[in-house]
Amino acid sequence: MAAIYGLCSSSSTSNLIPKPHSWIVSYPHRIEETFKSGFSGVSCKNWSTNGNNNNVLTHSVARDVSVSVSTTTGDDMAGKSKSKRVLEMDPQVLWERYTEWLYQHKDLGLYLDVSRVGFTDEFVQEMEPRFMKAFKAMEELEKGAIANPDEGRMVGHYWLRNPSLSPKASLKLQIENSIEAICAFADEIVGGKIKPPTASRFTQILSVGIGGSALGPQFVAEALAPDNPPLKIRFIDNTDPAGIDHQIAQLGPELASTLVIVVSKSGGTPETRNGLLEVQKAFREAGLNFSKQGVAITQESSLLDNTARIEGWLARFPMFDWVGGRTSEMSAVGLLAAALQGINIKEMLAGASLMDEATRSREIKNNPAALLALCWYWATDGVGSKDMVVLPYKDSLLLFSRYLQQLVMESLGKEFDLDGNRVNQGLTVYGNKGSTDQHAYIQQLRDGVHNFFVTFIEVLRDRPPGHDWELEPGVTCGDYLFGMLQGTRSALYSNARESITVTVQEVTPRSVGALIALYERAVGIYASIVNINAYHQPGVEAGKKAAGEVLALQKRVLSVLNDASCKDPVEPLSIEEVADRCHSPEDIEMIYKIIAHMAANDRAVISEGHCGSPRSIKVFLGECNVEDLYD
Ligand SMILES: O=P(O)(O)OC[C@H]1O[C@H](O)[C@H](O)[C@@H](O)[C@@H]1O
Repeated sequence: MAAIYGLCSSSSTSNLIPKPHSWIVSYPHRIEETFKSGFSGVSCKNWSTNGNNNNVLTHSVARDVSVSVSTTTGDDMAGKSKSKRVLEMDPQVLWERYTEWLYQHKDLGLYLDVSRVGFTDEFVQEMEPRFMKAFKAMEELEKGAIANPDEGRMVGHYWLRNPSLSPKASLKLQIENSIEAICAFADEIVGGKIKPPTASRFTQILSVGIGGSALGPQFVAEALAPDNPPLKIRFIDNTDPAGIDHQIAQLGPELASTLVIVVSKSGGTPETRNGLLEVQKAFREAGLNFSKQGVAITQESSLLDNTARIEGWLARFPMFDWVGGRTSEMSAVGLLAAALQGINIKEMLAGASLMDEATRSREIKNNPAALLALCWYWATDGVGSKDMVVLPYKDSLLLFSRYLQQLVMESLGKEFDLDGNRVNQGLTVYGNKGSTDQHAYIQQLRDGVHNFFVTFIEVLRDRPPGHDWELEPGVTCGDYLFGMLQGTRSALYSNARESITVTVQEVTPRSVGALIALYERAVGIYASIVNINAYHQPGVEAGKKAAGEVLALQKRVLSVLNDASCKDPVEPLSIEEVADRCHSPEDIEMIYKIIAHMAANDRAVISEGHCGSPRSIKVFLGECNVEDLYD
């Protein structure tokens, strides 16, 4: 059912003023400033008719807000009867709000500050039933319910750090065995007991995988690997030949001491398969025996698992059916690479487990994941109307936003809800790090289009004890970083840009484990609140299918060109002729692109015309295969 929400215009009267709340509107003049500079385009929903409270506010609001037309259903509007974007500016009231809402996890030394998100008490109350439902769904998920109904799967990443929660003893055993096997294997590799055939010990890891089979290990390596790890790690996470060549070239002679870890839950992802084939070729060319240096992490009996078994690879580790790629960091996917780099994986698991306990609380205020979900819903109207900019002020957390991008966007970006309604849900995530980004795009965040909220990640410990010094009286380098974060938070808020701040003491295996667990749970809770399946990714298949069709068409193009190129004399063809002979006139644009790509790679010869003028081209193959290999 389409609904049109409250109209706010300058001619409207005070019956459109938002309902006052206890902490709102202390300094009308400052609020007015805020509205002038920061609120154009804000949608007004369910404005209360209980007005007449603040004329200054009325006029400012009326000047800048716009009409919002929405097609959300009545149910979708639950929890949205809020006087939005009226942010408190009085420092004393803000301090009270800060202390009232500050979440602290004592054991983890983790804080969550949601005071700079403007949700109201009324909004929290309205959302309460949805959260209760979400908490219940989460309990059932942890008990082994089929929480991913489309794929008929359980969702068990929480069991990985507390195996005793597993719904079956056999699963508990599988998890425990796999952690034990990872630790034992890593010890033997690092200790030099397991050696490569032609080097004294393994010195490098080349991790081949994509998506959830790469992003967690990449984030954790960047965050936690020591300066001189026992094994250094590199990644091949694409089917870009130049990127693959670069990684292999960088390894140089150390290929002989490289442990290649191929990671793929399904065991059939094309990019990962291609990476493997390319690496195996490099091994052959270097006269090395790949199977003595190869490790597979995949589901039992997948194509990759069977290949590794048949070829007798060095080791195989399981990926479980009930762990999704984007929540697999605490499985062998993340743990093996981490252990080999000398990262304390038991601490990572302990941090995640502590956070899991905290995020089981049924009290929103006392549950950091629920607080995040609450803020996301508030900030984005529960429909992803604003982006989440993630800004860790710490270089080692650079890849956190990229990691979260998959976790959040692949989980929440869904066309349909669990009842089959088209909802086109999502929450866009981007960001790099502060203060670096202050010199790039924060100008727009402060002054430009208001389509985001920020999550700051603050790390209190600047550098290890005993290394600090004052680069000017009373001020360290880390004080500048701290000042930049606080300054940006204040500057954004003064222009009505909302932000969340997550604070940890240090970047340690424990805090990184906790951060991962915090966001995994927040995504799960949020998905429940907006009634979507967070654990499948049906949309990803469309691109894969289309890519397969392009490659099939390319084979037909090659076959047609081959026939013409085997003639004597060679018969160059126009794009139209190729399309006709492929019986695919409707694919002419793609055929042109295929030919241009082949010509750029010396696999087709343009004999006439040029690629900038597609109709002018005549093309043939440089070599003719008498036996047509392309059909
Ligand atoms: O681990 P794999 O089976 O190779 O999958 C790798 C990635 O590819 C897919 O397309 C999915 O969208 C991701 O969720 C997954 O992490």
